[in-house]
Amino acid sequence: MNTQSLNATESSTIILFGATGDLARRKLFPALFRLFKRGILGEKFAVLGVARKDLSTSAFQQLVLDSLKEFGHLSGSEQTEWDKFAGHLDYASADLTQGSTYQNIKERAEQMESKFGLQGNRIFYLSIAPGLFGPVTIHIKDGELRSAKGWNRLVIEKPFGRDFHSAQELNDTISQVFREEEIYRIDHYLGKEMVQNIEVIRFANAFFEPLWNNRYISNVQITSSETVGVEERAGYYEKSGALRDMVQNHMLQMVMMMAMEPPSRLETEAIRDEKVKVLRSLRRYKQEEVAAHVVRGQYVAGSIKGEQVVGYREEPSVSPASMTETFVSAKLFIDNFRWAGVPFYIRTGKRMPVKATEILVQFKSLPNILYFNKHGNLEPNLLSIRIYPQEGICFQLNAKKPGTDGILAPIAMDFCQNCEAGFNSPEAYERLIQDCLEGDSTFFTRWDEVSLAWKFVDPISKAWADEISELQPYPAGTWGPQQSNLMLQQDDTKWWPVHGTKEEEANKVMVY
Ligand SMILES: NC(=O)C1=CN([C@@H]2O[C@H](COP(=O)(O)OP(=O)(O)OC[C@H]3O[C@@H](n4cnc5c(N)ncnc54)[C@H](OP(=O)(O)O)[C@@H]3O)[C@@H](O)[C@H]2O)C=CC1
Ligand SMILES: O=C1O[C@H](COP(=O)(O)O)[C@@H](O)[C@H](O)[C@H]1O
Repeated sequence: MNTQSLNATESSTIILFGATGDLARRKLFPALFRLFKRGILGEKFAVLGVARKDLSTSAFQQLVLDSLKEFGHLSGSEQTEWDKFAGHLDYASADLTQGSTYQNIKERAEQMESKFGLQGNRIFYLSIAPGLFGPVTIHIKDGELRSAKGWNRLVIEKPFGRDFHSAQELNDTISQVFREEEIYRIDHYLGKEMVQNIEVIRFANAFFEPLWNNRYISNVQITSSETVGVEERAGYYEKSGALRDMVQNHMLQMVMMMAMEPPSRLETEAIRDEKVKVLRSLRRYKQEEVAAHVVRGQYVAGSIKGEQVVGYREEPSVSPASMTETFVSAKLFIDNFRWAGVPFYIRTGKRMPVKATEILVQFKSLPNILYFNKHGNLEPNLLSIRIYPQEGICFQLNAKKPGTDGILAPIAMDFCQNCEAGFNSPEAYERLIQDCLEGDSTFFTRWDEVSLAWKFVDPISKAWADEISELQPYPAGTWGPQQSNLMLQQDDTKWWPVHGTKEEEANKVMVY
């Protein structure tokens, strides 16, 4: 949350399109219930679920209750809270491709507004297939669902297009109905506690900001790894792949947060302006440059935590000749004054050894003159920003190994904020829905961010479609193809181990 926009939550009606879907059940209902328990939703709100399934209000309430139980957000002692929350839920069955259905949605929303004495503020949350984003928005206009009495906000899920042109088309469509400041494009990574903390770590600490540039930083490494495979999402993933699914949005958002200049004020547009400038300076690769800077991989059979798993091409609904990448690593350059010459390495993939998201900053080493470790080197200082599963920061320094003469050992200053029992930071969706209720769009993506991100990604996907660079296999349970490691070795560095992995253990032994 932007600290200068602590607006109170106003009463509102959330019209949730796609209310019987996976995202609604796994993330959105738990987030809404937690906001209710925390008093953020207050007493004056209504949630109108919309989907095709023919459900009564009570059957819909049961669906929400089941999802809270299934995803572990309801304990026995919360029955009273649930009963109160359930009273605010209603459901309208509708085929959203049919314009005639919107009159019913409108009437149901009005009924709830009158029942709860709401002011007519409306959030239209599109948790539906991306192909429906545009048509449904136009129906919202034609069906006069926009409130004339209060504010209107459109929350739109990812993916926002599949390339620059389709994203622009979608944006042109939704802009016929909602102004840019009414549009909340979700990138759930921006709702993560430690992603939001990057700004604070950087701009509220005197010992980081002066060093945060190409004079002192050697490189930045951003990893987002998953152990899961494609699961039941092959239909979507086959058309998307890791580049569109993770790089165009989440990975580039983390790059922006790490690289942006300090905003003039902690205000939404000032922050977004600085993020956009990073994308403007992000070097775009020509097709022939892609192979040298971007590695694409696809998992083959292997083992995850001792369990054998099949390769991507053997997964249900995946083509046996699929060329979809399940792993991407890349070397990015931000050609501006602060970052010239500093590589930002990113990597993301499915079926990797651990589920983790972490950003590591490797500082330049001091002259190797006075002090060495037992291998004759001076270890670089490292700063890790741990986003998942631990939330915290860790700083690696060199210190004298106790009891030895002049031998150095790295020591770690480790702060973990979610290691304390009972600490429970809000989940990304909870935080983002709260921000939307409060009218704070700082941690949502503005159109120019989305469009520039596609402009970076499009030549890469084009090069891959033209098979200019190879798709490299990697066994499930590994850190991706060898080419990913070679890319860093050529630059005299390596992927530093992610926290909690066996590589980290091994690294410690080696260092000492
Ligand atoms: N699931 C996830 O983890 C994530 C999803 N997203 C995005 O969120 C959105 C929703 O995803 P997800 O929940 O997984 O998708 P699902 O396929 O599980 O759900 C789609 C929802 O849309 C409804 N729907 C489909 N067609 C119509 C129609 N013609 N009229 C009315 N309702 C319709 C379905 O209801 P019914 O079947 O009853 O018609 C269902 O409620 C997508 O844009 C996805 O990319 C983003 C990040 C993660
Ligand atoms: O947006 C997406 O993100 C998830 C990973 O999110 P995380 O919060 O669990 O790190 C990824 O699994 C999915 O493919 C992608 O669509």
